[in-house]
Amino acid sequence: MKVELSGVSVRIGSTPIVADCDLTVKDGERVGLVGPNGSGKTSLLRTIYRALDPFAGRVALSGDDVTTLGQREVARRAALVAQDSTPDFDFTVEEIVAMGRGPWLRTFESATGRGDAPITAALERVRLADHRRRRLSTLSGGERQRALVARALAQESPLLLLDEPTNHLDVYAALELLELVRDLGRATLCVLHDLNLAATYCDRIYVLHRGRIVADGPPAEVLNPELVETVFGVACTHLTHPATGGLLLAFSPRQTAPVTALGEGTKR
Ligand SMILES: Nc1ncnc2c1ncn2[C@@H]1O[C@H](COP(=O)(O)OP(=O)(O)OP(=O)(O)O)[C@@H](O)[C@H]1O
Repeated sequence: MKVELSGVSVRIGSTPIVADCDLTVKDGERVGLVGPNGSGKTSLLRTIYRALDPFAGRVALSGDDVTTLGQREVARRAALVAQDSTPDFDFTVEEIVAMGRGPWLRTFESATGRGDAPITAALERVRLADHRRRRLSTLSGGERQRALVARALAQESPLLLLDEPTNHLDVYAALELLELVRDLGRATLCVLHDLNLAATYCDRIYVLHRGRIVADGPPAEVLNPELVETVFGVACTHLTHPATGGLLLAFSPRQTAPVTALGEGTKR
């Protein structure tokens, strides 16, 4: 098991954010985490890489309680592509990807000086080898996101955490990125807003609603019209994709907005 959350609750100050969540990602599994804005997806993800300590429950990374692991060891076991994770400084692609080697280096050791095989391999994997000396600011949104995935790959961790990796990407770049992630074959936990992308690219999906996991299983089962309506407040119809034969969700508006956050009142 690459990650196992048991009874995890998160509070920020005295505000409950997520409650009593159980979640696992096994070897080679691509798991989606979906839920409305503010339902607690990012907060739950943050407990896995120790950016946030649970108020209750346990997070195990490759079998060990994360609270017993130092930050470097956590980074050897889990790599993150965060939401809006473009750095403020305008590094080159190669420099960005080299940062992924940090958890494996001794103090003051240079990632590129030690031999850059993992960096080159990561760049080739995301097809950015020809762009390694380009500044991040000169890349397209899709290329930039692939560079950040390359940084996570250079980290050589068995678990990949992705927080809305297709944000700001056009449909081609979004599909390209998720296909790349699928081809990696690595244990992956991915927060996604697009339910059709989640249905296409995930083996299993967890649905977070008002801070609680309300469903878990194969996409077609979990994303049933009743659940989608309850959680997301839209009417949903299941269709069959005419080209792929896969599940296609069609949405239409509903009258009342759903409740999203744990402890929230009746309005979004
Ligand atoms: N540092 C913080 N201080 C106060 N409240 C916070 C903090 N971080 C998150 N929250 C609150 O916790 C709730 C869950 O936020 P979180 O970002 O985990 O949700 P999310 O499902 O990832 O949302 P989105 O889909 O919009 O990214 C929200 O109501 C948010 O305002």
